[in-house]
Amino acid sequence: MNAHPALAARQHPVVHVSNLVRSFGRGPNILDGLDLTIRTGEFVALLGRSGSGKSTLLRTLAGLDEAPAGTVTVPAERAVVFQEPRLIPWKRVWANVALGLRTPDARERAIAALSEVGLSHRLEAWPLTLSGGEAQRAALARALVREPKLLLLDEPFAALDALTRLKTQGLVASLWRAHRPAVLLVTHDVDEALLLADRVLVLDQGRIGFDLHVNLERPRRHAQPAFATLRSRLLRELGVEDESADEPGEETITPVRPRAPAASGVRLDDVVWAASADALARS
Ligand SMILES: Nc1ncnc2c1ncn2[C@@H]1O[C@H](COP(=O)(O)OP(=O)(O)OP(=O)(O)O)[C@@H](O)[C@H]1O
Repeated sequence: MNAHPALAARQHPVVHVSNLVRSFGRGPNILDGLDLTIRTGEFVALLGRSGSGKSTLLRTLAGLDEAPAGTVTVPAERAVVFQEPRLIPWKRVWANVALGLRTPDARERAIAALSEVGLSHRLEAWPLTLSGGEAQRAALARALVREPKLLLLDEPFAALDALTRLKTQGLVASLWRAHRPAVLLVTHDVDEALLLADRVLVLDQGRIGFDLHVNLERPRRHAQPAFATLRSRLLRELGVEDESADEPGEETITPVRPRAPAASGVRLDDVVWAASADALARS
């Protein structure tokens, strides 16, 4: 008997990178024989020390950077959201989202995407009149409208204030649940990675040095002991002491192996909102 089509689709690799090597000029290899597979619909977070090559990898997958050596297979339908929204200031918000769409219904598609991110009331606004959070939601709409199979997020929450960051994380989680692109999220935030992703990778010395399947119950909360254990484990991988945590118990650490994403019933936006409640209660 064949596997359920949805399950089979999710097991299919949407990104396949083999032996990727990247250096700049005569400098050392930033990416040095990197291998990576991301499956359809999988939400993957990428951590690593500053300068470890996270953005270089993301830019390579986005097609914004050449890959001098190695094999990179990515879908044509991919979109990137950066830390800053990168909206064109002389085009209205809807026109920014519709930019590059070649179909006659481009405006309608842009309006629908803006509605999904809660910006129906700002369609005709100029980008410079948007708040930081609104502008980043417009950037998400611009990515979403392309119906990407791969969504590349390069620290998309980093420039937002704490509360807007939590809300925007919740939005990304619900968009992911609704559209199911594969996601690669570059972040410095271990908690964000553990709240959102089903796999957390650590980039180290040009390769994926650590690959953690996050098998925490949902909704996830910072206060969960297992959450703290995984946080400590990741911080150790990153070479950072976690002074807030007790010594982790090895029994709750997941074996590090690539695998398919969690079942489709998972409500990641609930996860993030639970986290928001945690964070607000602590603030
Ligand atoms: N265009 C470039 N020319 C020269 N060096 C570059 C270029 N782009 C990146 N680098 C270098 O490659 C290394 C990796 O940079 P990258 O931005 O990928 O790291 P990162 O892990 O994303 O860092 P951060 O977390 O600080 O954003 C750094 O040493 C950086 O200076």
